[in-house]
Amino acid sequence: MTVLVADGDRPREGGPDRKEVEVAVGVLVRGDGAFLLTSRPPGKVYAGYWEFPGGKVEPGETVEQALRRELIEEIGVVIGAVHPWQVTRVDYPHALVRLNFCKVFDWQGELHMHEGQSFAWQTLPVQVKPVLPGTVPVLAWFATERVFTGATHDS
Ligand SMILES: Nc1nc2c([nH]c(=O)n2[C@H]2C[C@H](O)[C@@H](COP(=O)(O)OP(=O)(O)OP(=O)(O)O)O2)c(=O)[nH]1
Repeated sequence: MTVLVADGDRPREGGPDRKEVEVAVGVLVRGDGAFLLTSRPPGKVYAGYWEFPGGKVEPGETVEQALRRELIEEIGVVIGAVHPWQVTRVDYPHALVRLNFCKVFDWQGELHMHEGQSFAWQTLPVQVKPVLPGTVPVLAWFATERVFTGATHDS
C-alpha cells in the first residue's frame, strides 16, 4: 500500500522505525448523500483542520469497537452497522498512521460535539477548509463513486 507523505519538508518524530498507529474513521452518510465532517479541536495536532470523526484504536480493540467508542465520546452518537471501506497510510511529521475508513449509514442520538469541534454536513465539492491531508483522498473516492453510479451533484 502506498504511503501519502504529509508536510514532507518537516522533520519526522520517532525516527525511521516508528510504529504505525491504527486509526478508526467514521464516514457518516445521510440518506440524501451528505457526509459529516468535523474540525479537529484546539490542542490537537492539525487543530482546525477538517476530518471525519474517529480516533486511535486502543490495545485489544478492533477497528469497529474503536469507532463505536470514539463516536460516542466525540460526537455523542451510537452507530449501527459499520461498513469497512478503504484503508490508507499517511506519514505525518507527528506519526505514521493507518486510516481505516468505514462507512456508517445509521446511528442514534443527536450530534453533540464533546470536544469543542465544529461540524458540517457536506456534499461535493466541500465548502469547509482546510481539509486534513490524510482526509483529502476520501473526497476523490466519493467523486468516483458518484460518477459510476450516475449520481449528480450541484453543490
Ligand atoms: N479521526 C480522523 N483522523 C484522521 C483523519 N485523517 C487523518 O489523517 N487522520 C489522522 C490524524 C491523526 O494523526 C490520527 C487520529 O488521531 P487523533 O489524535 O485524532 O485520535 P484520538 O482522538 O484518539 O486522539 P487523542 O485522544 O490521542 O488525542 O489520524 C480523519 O479523517 N479522521
